[in-house]
Amino acid sequence: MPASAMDKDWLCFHPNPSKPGFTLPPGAVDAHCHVFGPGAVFPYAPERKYTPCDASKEQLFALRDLLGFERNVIVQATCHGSDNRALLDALAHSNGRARGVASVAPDVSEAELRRLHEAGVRGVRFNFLKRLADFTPREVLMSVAERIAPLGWHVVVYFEAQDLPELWNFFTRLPTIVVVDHMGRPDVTQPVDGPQFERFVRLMREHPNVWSKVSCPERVSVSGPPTYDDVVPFAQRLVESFPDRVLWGTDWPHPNLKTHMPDDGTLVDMIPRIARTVQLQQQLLVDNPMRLYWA
Ligand SMILES: O=C(O)/C=C(\CC(=O)C(=O)O)C(=O)O
Repeated sequence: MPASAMDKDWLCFHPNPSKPGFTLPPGAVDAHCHVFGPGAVFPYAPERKYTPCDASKEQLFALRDLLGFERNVIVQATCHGSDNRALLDALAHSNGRARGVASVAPDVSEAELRRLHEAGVRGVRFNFLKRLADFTPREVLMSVAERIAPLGWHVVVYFEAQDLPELWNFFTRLPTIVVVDHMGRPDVTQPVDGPQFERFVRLMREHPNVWSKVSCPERVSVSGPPTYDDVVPFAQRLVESFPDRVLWGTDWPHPNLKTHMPDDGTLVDMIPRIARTVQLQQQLLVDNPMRLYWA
């Protein structure tokens, strides 16, 4: 198989997303998106679990402008492993309008961390989904976290709700801000005040350094597009309980979706349903991401 032949069942991002009806506040940040390749320039990692369609920085920046965002936070995806070249290239061409969350090898040098910082990286991502990443011992991850803490960086964690009990002690020992991807992937067929989501809310309540992205209705929903109604109460609860610790992102180009590909304009139109006041929208889209990534 050629290095960058995309998976046979891969769904590519929406070719023609709609312009949202909701007008984003000035300075809004898409705080979770990716770039993929292009594979011919930035080859995918040999250890990857999937091969996506290419999704370039130019396409990401065009989407940013169409939707009305001013800035992006580009998150390293597992298909590039700890080779951050595609991410750094996107940051370098963003005119200061993008920051990054990288993946780093456990033995990353101080000089490399410094270089990443200067390029606009402000965090590292630890991925706990078995379908996406091989197991790394917790003490190895902890030592990475201890090394990035003095830079003022944070740790982004991606896991599924059923794994939180086992990860709890690790997460609560991390010495940085901890940003959880996609609300900790709740099972939205369970009640929003049921034990599973209650555990996640308790994590945030008891640990003021834990933040959450209220992102990815298209991945979490069972009721499905275009309105993803079943996800709304979960996102609403986090936004209203922790208004200064939530972030929102498109998750473009939506890797590994199997049932459908969302229209990114429709995703933006969900924002006023989950952040129901102008003040909450300002915090979610502007104040919180600016404090975390551009301070
Ligand atoms: O884009 C996301 O946030 C979610 C992903 C991909 C991912 O995290 C990765 O490849 O690193 C997923 O659930 O497959």
